[in-house]
Amino acid sequence: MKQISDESIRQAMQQAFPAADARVSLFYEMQEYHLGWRDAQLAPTHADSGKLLRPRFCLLACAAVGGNPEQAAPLAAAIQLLHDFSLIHDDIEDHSPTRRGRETVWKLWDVPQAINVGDGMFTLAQLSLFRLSDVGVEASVVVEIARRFNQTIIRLCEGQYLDMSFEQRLDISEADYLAMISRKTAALIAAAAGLGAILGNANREQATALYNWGEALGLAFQIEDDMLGIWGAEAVTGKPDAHDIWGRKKSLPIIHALAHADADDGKTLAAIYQKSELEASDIPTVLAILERTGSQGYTAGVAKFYHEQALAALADLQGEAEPIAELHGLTKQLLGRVK
Ligand SMILES: CC(C)=CCC/C(C)=C/COP(=O)(O)OP(=O)(O)O
Repeated sequence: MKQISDESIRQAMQQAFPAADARVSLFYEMQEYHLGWRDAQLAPTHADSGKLLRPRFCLLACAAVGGNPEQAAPLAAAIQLLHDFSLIHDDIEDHSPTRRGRETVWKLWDVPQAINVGDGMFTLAQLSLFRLSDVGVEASVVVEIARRFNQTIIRLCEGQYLDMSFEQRLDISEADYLAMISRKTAALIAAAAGLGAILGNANREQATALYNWGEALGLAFQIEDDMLGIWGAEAVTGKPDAHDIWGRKKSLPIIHALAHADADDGKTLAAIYQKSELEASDIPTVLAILERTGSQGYTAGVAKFYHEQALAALADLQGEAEPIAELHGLTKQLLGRVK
C-alpha cells in the first residue's frame, strides 16, 4: 500500500469545507488555524496539524482487510475532524492556553467563538462522512457507519463528563479511571480501526481484531498521554511543562500516588489537589511525591500492558501483510512516545 501522506489526509479534510462567502470567511479561517493550515494572522501555513494517527489507523485497517483506502478517505477525514472538534472544546473545558505549540482558538478569539468553531468542525465531520455516498459506498453501509460514528461521539462525551466530574473528587479508583479513558480516548481510536475495517468489507473476526487492537492501543495511548502531561517536555509536546499538574488532572500517576503515598505525602497531595489555584512551588512537591510512590514506573508498566494487548490483537488478524505490518510498526513506535 502506498504511503499515506499528511497532505492526502489534509486534502480529504479540505473536501468537507464548503465554498465560503466573504462574510463568513473568518469562521472557516479559525477552523483552519486550529488545523495548522493558517497562522494566527490567518495567512496560509503548514504548522503542526497533530500526528494524524486516527485517519492513518482507519485507512490502514481498511487496507488490512483488502478494502480500497481511497474509498475510505472521507471516513478518515471525518474521524480527524471529529478528533479536532473534540480538542477545540477540550481546550475550552480545560482552560488550556496552548495546543500543538500555539495559542488555542478560545485564547485568540474567546470562548463563545471557539464553541461555535468547534460546533462547525463537528458538523464538517458529519458532512465528510456523508461524502462516502459520493465515492460509491452503498447507502446502507453509510447509515451503519454514521450510526457507529455517532455512538462513538456519545462515548467520547461520556468520557469528557467523567473526566470533568473527577475534578471534584479524590476517591477515583483505577477502574473509574479506565472507564473514563476507554470513553474519552480509546473509543475513537477503536472506531477509527473498526469503521475502516467495516468499510473495507471485513469479516466479523477481522473487524473484531482491529477494534480490539484500537481499544487496547487507545488505552495505552491515553496512559502515555498522562505521563507526557506530567513529565513531557514542552518543546516536544507543544503543551506547557507539568500541564496536567497545573490542571489538577486525576490522571493515572496521581491516582496511583494518592493510593500509595504515606500519610504525610497523602495529606500534602490531597491538599494540593483541592486547591483552587496552584503555586509554582506545588509542582516540585507533587513531582517529589510521585517519585517516592514510584508512580511513573507503575504508570509506564500499565501502558506497556495495554500495548502488549494491542500487539496480541493484531497477531490474531488475518489479512493483507503490508498494511498489517504498518499497523504493527506504528503500535511499536507509539510505546514510550515523547509527543
Ligand atoms: C475527548 C478528548 C479531547 C480526548 C483527548 C485524547 C487525546 C489523547 C488527545 C491528543 O491526541 P493526539 O496526541 O493524537 O493529538 P494530535 O492530534 O495533536 O497528535
